[in-house]
Parts: sequence; C-alpha cells; structure tokens
Amino acid sequence: MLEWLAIPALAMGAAFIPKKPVSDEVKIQRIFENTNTCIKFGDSLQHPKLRTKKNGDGYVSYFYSVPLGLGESNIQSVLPAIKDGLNKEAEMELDGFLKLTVYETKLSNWTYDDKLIRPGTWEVPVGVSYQGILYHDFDKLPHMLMGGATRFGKTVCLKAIFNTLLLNNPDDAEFYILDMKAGLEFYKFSGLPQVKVACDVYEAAEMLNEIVEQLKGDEKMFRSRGWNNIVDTPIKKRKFVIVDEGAELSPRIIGGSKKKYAEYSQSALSEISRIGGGIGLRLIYCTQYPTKESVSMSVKMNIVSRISFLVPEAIGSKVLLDEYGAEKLPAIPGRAIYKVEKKHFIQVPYINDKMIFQMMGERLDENGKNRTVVNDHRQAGSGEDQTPTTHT
Ligand SMILES: Nc1ncnc2c1ncn2[C@@H]1O[C@H](COP(=O)(O)OP(=O)(O)OP(=O)(O)O)[C@@H](O)[C@H]1O
Repeated sequence: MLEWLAIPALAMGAAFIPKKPVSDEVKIQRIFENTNTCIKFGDSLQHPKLRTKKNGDGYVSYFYSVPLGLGESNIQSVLPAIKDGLNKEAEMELDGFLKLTVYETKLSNWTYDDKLIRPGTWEVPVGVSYQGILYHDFDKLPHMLMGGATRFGKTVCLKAIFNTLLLNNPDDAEFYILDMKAGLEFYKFSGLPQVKVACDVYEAAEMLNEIVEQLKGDEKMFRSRGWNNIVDTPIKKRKFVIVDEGAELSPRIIGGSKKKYAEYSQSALSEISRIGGGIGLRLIYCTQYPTKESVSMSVKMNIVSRISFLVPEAIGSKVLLDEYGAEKLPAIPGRAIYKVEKKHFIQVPYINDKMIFQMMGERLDENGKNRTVVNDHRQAGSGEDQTPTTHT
C-alpha cells in the first residue's frame, strides 16, 4: 500500500524540481529541427551543424556549417523563429558558413541630439545597432538608396541625414532636394542658402539639368588638373541630391505630359550616380515602392550603401538590399536594415522639424551660415553679461 502511495508522491516531487535552463545553443538546434531547416539526404535529415561559438561583449556568435542545397532564403526565413524562441535579437550572415549572432540587448527608440554632429566630416549617424551608433561616411561611399513601406521612418531618416550634413559643414554642403511629395517635407528649408527644393517633375527636371550642366563643367576642370576624386583635392564643397519619392520620377510609372520629364530625370540621375561621386555629387535616392520600375537598374548598380525599412513583400527587400530580410523587420517606426557589404539592424534616431529648426537656429546665423560659440572668459561681477556670445 505504502509503495503505491509513494509513486504519485515521487511524481509530484519531480514536478517541483527546477528544470535546468535550456541553453540558446540547444534552443537554436531545436528551432532548426522544428522548422524543417534541413535537407533530406537518403533516409536522414541534415540540419545546420554548430562548429564553434565565440563570446563577445554583449553577444555570442555561433558558426554553423550548412548542408549543400539548403538555400539562403530557407536559412533567412528561420531568423524570426530564432528571435522569438530565444526572446533575443539576432542577426545572420551566410558566407560559406552560417554566422548567427545573438545579442543580450534589444534595440530601442532614441532621439537625435547635436552631439551626433561631427564638424568638418561627411559622416552621419544612420542609427544605433547592437554594437553602438553606426555612422555612414558620404566621402567614402557617396550615394545611398533608401526605401520601405509608408510611415516607417524614411522621411525622419532623411531629415536626420540632412540636418547632420548641413550642421557638419554649413559652408560647404549644398542640397538639391527633389521633394516629389509636393514639397511638403522639405520646402520649408528652402529659405536656407544651402538648399534648393523642386516640388514636381517639371521643377525636378529643370534642377537636374542645372546639376548635370555643373557636372560637365566640373568634369572638364578635373580633367584639366589631372584630378579623379574630389576627396584628394583641396575642394571642400559637396553637393547632395536628395530624391524623395523616386517613383514619381519613373517614366515606367508616370504617364502623360510628365513622362518625358521623368525620362530626362532618370537619365540625369543615372549620370549623377555613375560619374558624379568622383567630382563631389552625392545621391540619396528614396522610395516607398521598391520595385524595378521605381529604382532603375543604372541608379541601383552605382549605389553600394542601402537602408531598408519594413517592406510589404520580400521582393522589395531584394530590390533594396539584394537579399531577403527587410520584409521580416518588426513593424516599429525607425527600425531598419543598413547594408554596406553586410547587413546591420538599426534603430534610426528620431528627429522632427522643430528640433531641426532649433538646432539650426543655435548653430547657423541669420544668413544660414556657420557661427561659433565663443566664451570670452570675462570675470564674474564685471558688470557685463556672462552668457557666451556668438560671433559670425
Ligand atoms: N526613428 C524613429 N523613431 C521613432 N519614431 C519614428 C522614427 N521614424 C519615424 N517615426 C514615427 O513614424 C512616423 C512616420 O515616419 P516618416 O514620416 O518618416 O515615414 P515615411 O516612411 O517617410 O512615410 P511616407 O512614406 O508616408 O512619407 C513619424 O511621424 C514618427 O511618429
């Protein structure tokens, strides 16, 4: 009788023994198995196999060998399940081996502030990644392609880039902004001497014509001096051509009388992306419709750096990043993938017009140019105003 009672008691006791936590390594392997991330070889199933792992500061990287025939899209598609299963952020890279990096921290919203400005450089903070703030250097990689579904942060990102570039180099940055959303986002900055804004396809074609004319003149000047890249010359000026929304300049999308202006605009943009970089033109091309119609091949081929926000379909990720992944981003405004060679998950800093006007008001004089804050070190009590004065 006692023996009979002892069995349920033992079973109950076992239920209270704390379970050994399952390691991330084991969980990942189970996720591969449960999601059928494998190939069938004879009677057996072959999954990615862990070869080694490396502990870093705040992350662990796992390196897997991948069975031949298991495609990139199959591997990439398991990433959301891994993130959910571990309840952690993770990134994947496939380059012969599968490198899966699991982070201890999560990305969260943050706000732009003027400590991000790096005077005299062409570096802009594109966002915070798991490893810290990532800067994009427009003197190293002159052009940028950006896209993603509406309301996920393209304009905020463009404005953070614009604000940084202008405040980094108020005397040397020039902006030609093709704000195809009727000028609603950028026309308000057209009062600045560094900024010109086109608000429709007709104005865009005219502006691009002006830029291409300057480009031809600059090409001649560079040739005559034996220069091939502006970064190796004493010229400090850089001209930024910002296109928002690229689809509005696509002759394959818009028709009627606008079509020939769009055709001209596309060929000008192609020229700028092809040969403008060396002579100081930088193209930032943005679209909410990442299709082959809105992002012409000739523009795309010349742009190495990409930013993609959430896209509704995997094909959009292919257009923007040349690989899948952006369709699986969480639906969080400002969350994006920044890609130069490899992908980085980022959270773009939040900025709005009020903050931009305030920062510009503090750092630019009434002519929109640079001003420096000078503390003249006068002694307290001298009867003079002690606040630092500003001088142009
Ligand atoms: N980096 C960010 N951090 C926090 N919130 C953001 C961020 N970026 C965007 N948002 C929020 O999302 C809203 C939409 O952003 P934004 O206007 O940049 O989207 P969009 O992609 O340009 O949209 P559309 O294509 O319709 O112009 C913003 O008003 C803001 O509330």
